[in-house]
Amino acid sequence: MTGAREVEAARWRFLRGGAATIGDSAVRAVVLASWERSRAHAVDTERLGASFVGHGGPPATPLEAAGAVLDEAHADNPEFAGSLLLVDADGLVRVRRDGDPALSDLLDAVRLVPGYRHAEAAVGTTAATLALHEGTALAVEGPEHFHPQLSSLAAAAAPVGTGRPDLAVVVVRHAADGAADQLPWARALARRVDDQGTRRRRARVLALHDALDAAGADGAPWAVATDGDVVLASSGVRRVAPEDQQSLSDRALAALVIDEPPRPHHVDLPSGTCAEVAVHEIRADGVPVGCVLTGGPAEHDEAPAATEARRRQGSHVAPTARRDFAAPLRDDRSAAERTHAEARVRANRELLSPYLRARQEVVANLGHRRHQVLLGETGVGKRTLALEQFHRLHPDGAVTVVECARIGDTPAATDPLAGLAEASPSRPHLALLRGIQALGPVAARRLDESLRVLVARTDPVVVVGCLDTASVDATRPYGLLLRHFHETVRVPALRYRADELGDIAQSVLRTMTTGRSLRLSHQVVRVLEGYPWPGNINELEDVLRYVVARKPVGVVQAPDLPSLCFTSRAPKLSMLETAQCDAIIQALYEARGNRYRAAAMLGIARSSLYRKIDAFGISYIA
Ligand SMILES: Nc1ncnc2c1ncn2[C@@H]1O[C@H](COP(=O)(O)OP(=O)(O)OP(=O)(O)O)[C@@H](O)[C@H]1O
Repeated sequence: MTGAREVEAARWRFLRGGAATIGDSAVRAVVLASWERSRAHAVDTERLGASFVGHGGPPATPLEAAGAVLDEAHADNPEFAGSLLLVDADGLVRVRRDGDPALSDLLDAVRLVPGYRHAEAAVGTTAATLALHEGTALAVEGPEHFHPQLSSLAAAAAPVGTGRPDLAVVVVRHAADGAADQLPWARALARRVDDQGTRRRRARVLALHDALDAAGADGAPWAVATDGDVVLASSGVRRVAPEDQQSLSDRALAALVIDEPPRPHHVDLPSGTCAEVAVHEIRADGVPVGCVLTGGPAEHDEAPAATEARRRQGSHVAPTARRDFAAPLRDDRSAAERTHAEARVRANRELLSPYLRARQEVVANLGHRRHQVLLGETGVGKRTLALEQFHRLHPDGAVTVVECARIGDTPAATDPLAGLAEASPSRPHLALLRGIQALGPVAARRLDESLRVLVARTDPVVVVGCLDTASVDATRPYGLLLRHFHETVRVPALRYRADELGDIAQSVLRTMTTGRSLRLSHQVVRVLEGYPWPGNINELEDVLRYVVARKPVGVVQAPDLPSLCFTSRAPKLSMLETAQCDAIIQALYEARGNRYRAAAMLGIARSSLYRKIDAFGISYIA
């Protein structure tokens, strides 16, 4: 190979004048092709463009298998003064194991750190991106790296698996030590990672089959086993109605994320069948790999006719006879009755989810370009709600977010809406004013001017102002702006969204633990539902950050929560919650305990009904 100095000189010539300025033999053709691609991507050679993007989704090869191979390699070769890495097809560093402290400092400095992306488009030529691009093992040494800051490294990379590999093993050393002689080792490690991955995948699928067989041997009419990727159903399940099969599979998949009680419990299937199911964990080599749902049709599909009592917190008395209130939902009724039933479903839905109602209002206002103020406690998700719904309505729309607290209150401060007021945009545009309560008098007057122009025009700009409930006082400077808004929508506090709390917490957790498996136990969701969340989602994020710092993977249990979550319980039911609770009891009663029909009558999802039944402590409906 050409000496390092010649390559370095060739790279500087290339950076100034392109491929035409260097001779054929100065650099290898694959490296030159990668330099060309890096140049086309306008890779910045002054600043290293590696950015932190989190830990990404799971690649096809299980990372725990790959990590174990690299640990073993270091343990078997204690004299090896280098680092071993796994880099995925996006250039994301997934795993790193170090053998030399000086080199690991260097790798930290150039951000070859798990969670950082070293794609060719960001940092130029590297061994990993080249090996994955070419589909073969390759080394990149010193100045062959396109980016000068990577010149002190030499790396040999080999793709894991064949076809379209999504992972590469990289052996990294100091540039002075070279890396070409490490290619056979990189290849051998890649083969071992691939073998381990295949072995673990096979073991997982075998464990699912074993669980299915065991359920059959125990006499369970239905069994569904899943690891999240593969769903296996027993012959009994394949004989039930397709929508019931789907519902059982969904339930098994959901149980991977939400704890289902292991004891048998009732579920209503879409066909109206009442079933009894239980969910158990599946382990392979002592590690949880999935779950199996077993069960069958419930012995008594209909609720026992003799039991008429219903109660909520001991206060409800049953009427003397059953009535078929669900009848208007059936097709053989008149159009007027159907309309009435639909109106009732709508009213129920609105009663049961103030958040859903707020969301519908926000969408309608955005759709009709009616400027609106979102009113709610700090951190309830006003900004997120407006942004999400605007992007759903207008995927190609543009957004200007104005942080009102940051606008200076001096005549010299710039008006963030001035540009929008001057130039009329051609595509939908959302102007989101966050925290309007923080505006000073001068800033409010300037925004008032821009808003006057914006709202008078017919172009597709829609304005949303976010106002903290605690600061509602129209005599403050923001009061001047209120005349520009057509609508006010109240975004309910998190404590009134108890039924969604588990989902919100799980979604926040997912963003915090990208790629890692961390979920909340059933019991933890119950504890979270019982806390009043005065700081709303912001506070929930703080609590989950605390949890993640102490428990990065696994299942979060109640003792992992901060004591604060246990100290203050949710207040007694509000009037709204009491009305919701009554509506549920009424619907369950009318549907004779069939939760599937009750959810349809209420116009909400069954999962939502289950959560509300738990959250309100509705203990028995017959
Ligand atoms: N549905 C949701 N699921 C998960 N996280 C959410 C959801 N809605 C909001 N969040 C998160 O909660 C936090 C607060 O949300 P957001 O900034 O939208 O609230 P806000 O009411 O506008 O806050 P503020 O009153 O401070 O202006 C953000 O980190 C956001 O990502």
